[in-house]
Parts: sequence; structure tokens; C-alpha cells
Amino acid sequence: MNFDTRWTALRRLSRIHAPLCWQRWLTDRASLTQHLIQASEGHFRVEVVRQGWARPTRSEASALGISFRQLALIREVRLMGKEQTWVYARSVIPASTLTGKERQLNHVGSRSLGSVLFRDPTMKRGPLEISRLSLPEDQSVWARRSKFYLSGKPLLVCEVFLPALEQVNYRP
Ligand SMILES: C=C(O[C@@H]1C=C(C(=O)O)C=C[C@H]1O)C(=O)O
Repeated sequence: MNFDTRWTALRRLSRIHAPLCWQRWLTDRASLTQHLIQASEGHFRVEVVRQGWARPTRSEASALGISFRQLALIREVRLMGKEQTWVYARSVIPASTLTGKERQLNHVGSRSLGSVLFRDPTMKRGPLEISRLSLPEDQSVWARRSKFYLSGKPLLVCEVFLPALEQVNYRP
């Protein structure tokens, strides 16, 4: 999945004409994990695709204010509802964020990153950006990203909403 795409600030959502069925998913600022747990009636799990040190994309590095030459902790997961992949998520955590109590972010494992972020009293969330990612066979999907700050230190979370989620009778 190509995450080096053009992102549009949410305030310009009208310019990207996201279909109504996706707008609530794209714009809700509460924990996506909590919504997926409800939508799946508890049949929710996180499948870690990869987690390790790698270079962020130029767009991610720019969003985080770090050099794209600097390694960051990259975590990619599938968020599974009723054994279907509903969301593909990619989080980029700079080494400078993984200090102090934030070192725990490297040990989330198959728990949801959101369960750590939304429990932290220092957590702040930055503005949402929206994009349309191209997939093979002319498919495309809607995605969003935003920065989270724990103890003032940033990480970038990108969430791609996959077609199977559209069939689910639940909206945030
Ligand atoms: C930020 C959240 O955490 C979710 C869980 C993720 C993970 O476990 O890697 C990544 C992105 C999110 O969709 C959330 O629940 O809102």
C-alpha cells in the first residue's frame, strides 16, 4: 500500500467528496478501536503485519518534523472484525518519542495501540488529514492520518478503511 500520498486537511473535506458512508469513519476523533469493537460485537483483534525500525516516507517524516533519513519505529497492523480485515493501519514513532514511559509503545504487541493512547491522560490528538490511496486493479480506498502526542512527543497514525467495512451495519 503506498502511504506516500497527498493528504488533504479535513477542513477541506468538501473538496475531496468522500462518500457519506465513509465520512463518519474518516472524521470521528474517538478511538477507532472502540468503534470496531462495537461494530464487531466484540469479535475484534489486532494482527501485527510488521513492526520494526525503518525509514519513514518523506510525507511521514515531514509530518513528524524529522529527517526521512532517520529511522523510526514503524508498526503496520490489520484491524480485524469478525475475522475480516476492516482497517489497515500504519503508525510511525520517532526514536525521540520512545523515551521514558513512552518506551511502552514498542511493546504493544497484539493489543491495540489505541488502548494505550486513549488511556494516557497526557494524550493530545492533532488535526485529521484525508487521502485516497490507490490499490491494484484500479481499486482505491479512503484513508486518514493524524498525529498523537504523549507527554508532548509525537507519533503519526494512518488508518486505511477497507471495502469490507462498508458492509458493516455500524457508523461512529
Ligand atoms: C489510534 C488507535 O489505535 C488503533 C490501533 C492501531 C494499532 O494497534 O497499531 C493503529 C491504529 C489505530 O486504528 C485507535 O484505536 O483509535
